[in-house]
Amino acid sequence: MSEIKTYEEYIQLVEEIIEHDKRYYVFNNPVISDYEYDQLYKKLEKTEKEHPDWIVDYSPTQRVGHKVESGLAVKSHEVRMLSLDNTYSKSELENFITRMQKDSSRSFTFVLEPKVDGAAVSLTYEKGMLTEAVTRGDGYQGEDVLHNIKTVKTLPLYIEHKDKIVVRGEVFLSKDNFDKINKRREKDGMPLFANPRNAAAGTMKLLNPEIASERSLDIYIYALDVGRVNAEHYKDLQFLKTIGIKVNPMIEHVSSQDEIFEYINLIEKKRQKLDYEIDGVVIKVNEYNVREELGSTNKSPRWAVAYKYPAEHARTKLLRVSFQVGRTGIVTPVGIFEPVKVAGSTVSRATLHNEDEIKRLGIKIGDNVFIEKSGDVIPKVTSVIKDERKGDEKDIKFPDTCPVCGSAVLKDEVDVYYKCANPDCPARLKASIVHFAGRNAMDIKGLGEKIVDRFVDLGLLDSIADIYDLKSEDLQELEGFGAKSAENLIKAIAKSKSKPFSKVLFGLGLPNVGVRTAEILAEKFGDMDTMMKAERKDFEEIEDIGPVIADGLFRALRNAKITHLVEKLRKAGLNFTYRRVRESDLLKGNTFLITGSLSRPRKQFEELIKKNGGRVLSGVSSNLDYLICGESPGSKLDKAKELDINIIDEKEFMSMLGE
Ligand SMILES: NC(=O)c1ccc[n+]([C@@H]2O[C@H](COP(=O)([O-])OP(=O)(O)OC[C@H]3O[C@@H](n4cnc5c(N)ncnc54)[C@H](O)[C@@H]3O)[C@@H](O)[C@H]2O)c1
Ligand SMILES: [Zn+2]
Repeated sequence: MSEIKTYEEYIQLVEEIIEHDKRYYVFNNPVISDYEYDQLYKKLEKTEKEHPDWIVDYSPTQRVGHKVESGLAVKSHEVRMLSLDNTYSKSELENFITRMQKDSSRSFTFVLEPKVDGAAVSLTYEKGMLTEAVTRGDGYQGEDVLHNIKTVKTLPLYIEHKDKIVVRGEVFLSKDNFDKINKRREKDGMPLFANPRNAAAGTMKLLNPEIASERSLDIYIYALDVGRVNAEHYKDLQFLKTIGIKVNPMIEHVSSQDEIFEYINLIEKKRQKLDYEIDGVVIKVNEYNVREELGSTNKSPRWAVAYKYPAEHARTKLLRVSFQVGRTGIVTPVGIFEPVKVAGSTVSRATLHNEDEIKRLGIKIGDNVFIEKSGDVIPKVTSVIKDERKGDEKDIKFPDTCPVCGSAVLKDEVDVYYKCANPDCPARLKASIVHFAGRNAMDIKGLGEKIVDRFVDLGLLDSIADIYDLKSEDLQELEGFGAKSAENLIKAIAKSKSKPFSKVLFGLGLPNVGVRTAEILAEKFGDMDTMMKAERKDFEEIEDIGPVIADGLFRALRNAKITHLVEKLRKAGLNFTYRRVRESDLLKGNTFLITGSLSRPRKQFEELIKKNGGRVLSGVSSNLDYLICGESPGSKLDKAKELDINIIDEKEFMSMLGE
């Protein structure tokens, strides 16, 4: 899209950006790069400046983030959580700083902070206890993610500071962890996270804290919003450190523009060596009274700005294309390039997605191309250097036959995909067994890709259910398989039988059913039989499941292959019923007491507390951490109020358990 000339074009741009916002903030699955997004956004800002009378109140410039839609409990922010103005240009940054200086009546200093690429969260400590963790959401209200935040090992659940404080920080994943998560997702045939930020945001919003715990989220706190102890931001950060809260060690306090630019250059050099991803530097006014004077817009403070580092490009050559067959039989073209260094790592492979993408790029084998990689984002081909062609470049042709089983490859007209026509293609079987045994599903240690390959080729596994018929004696006869490793594998397989229904459901590999959807489905239907008997509309009613996904699920559950598989797995003793009660350490170290009537007998809640590591006290005392308050509470409530004990309702309590 070029220059915006009409109101219609303006509205179109607004809607385009809203669509990207939704993909980014709600589904954590953007389709364009941040750079491309920021260019569209700048165009919108420019248009609105030229035509202020056009501005609609739902324009992305008028609000932060996106409305909360995840199914987690919603909580309000005491201090609004804003976004940041950003720029990729040093001269624009200079202008921004000059404007701040002009608009304030006092002189001021700057705090410089790495812009860690993760997701923002607001944390509340009361009487030293971590009591709330809420995502940014739309700035006014966010999602309650305390259950996952409690898995962050570097975050104290308790501090030696009894006044209430609200701090804000960035939850992130290390580069290593991000890579691991995506490698696993690739193996499981799940869509990859585009960047560490989307992965961190997605992880924070999971219902089940076990997965978050496995992914090892980390956090840096960068603001003290309530309960300030100094008149300056930098001093407050130092204070937070003294009470055990993790603040980024690279944050600096400076007073001149030169120092700002030095810092930007310095951090750019350090960037690749850091074990987490950053996408820029945040420049903030240090003195709170100057911040107040400068104020903020609907969307971002006027006293802070982010300078963003541009994505890195590199030139390379497409050597050949290999075709991979996944769990659903879809044949995916993967470009093999001359190895090239970009954004700190060597790139030699990048997915070309599908035929449409190949057409869009006009790419041929032998072409010189530019690939883009911004930090840990999956590399992608951005353009083809067509005027360097010599004439011997070759068109990319999808194979007529499956590279694995030799069956015909057919084009699916609806989905622009090529698929191996053989429903029993060993590539599909192998990929689905690997998925089933994967970490997020049945987590069978020792049943990885290599072993599955071998077992399928040897005829030991003909279907997922055959896993449960494997015998130690059969395995011991295999080359390189000692008695010990055979025993271990058999044990791991037996152990997997106790995995909850949602994991089994995810393992089945139903179309579009990721970890999260599996949890939602398990909870909603309660057991497999009810789900298999459900109507199309029952699926459509579920939030996050559109009519297309609903239809796919409905049909898959009537597929004889799936019903047979479920029968066999049921015989093997797998779980096909949802159990609400989970056992965990989530409440460890916390004490509770109940007053008033709750939705279920008090006994059940007391059991829940104990099962999850908490303790039930016999009366209100200063040792009490939480009073769970139901309908028509007794005198305990008054006493708890007197002692300033945390009073929560049933819903808040359940959300502590990740429900
Ligand atoms: N690719 C897409 O489709 C798409 C869609 C929407 C948004 N986006 C990206 O997201 C951006 C907008 O997101 P945003 O509103 O979160 O803004 P932002 O990411 O540009 O800046 C604000 C955020 O920076 C983070 N941050 C990290 N370190 C910080 C620090 N030291 N101090 C303060 N904040 C710090 C916080 O999470 C804060 O919420 C866009 O500019 C674009 O790059 C991309
Ligand atoms: Zn095949």
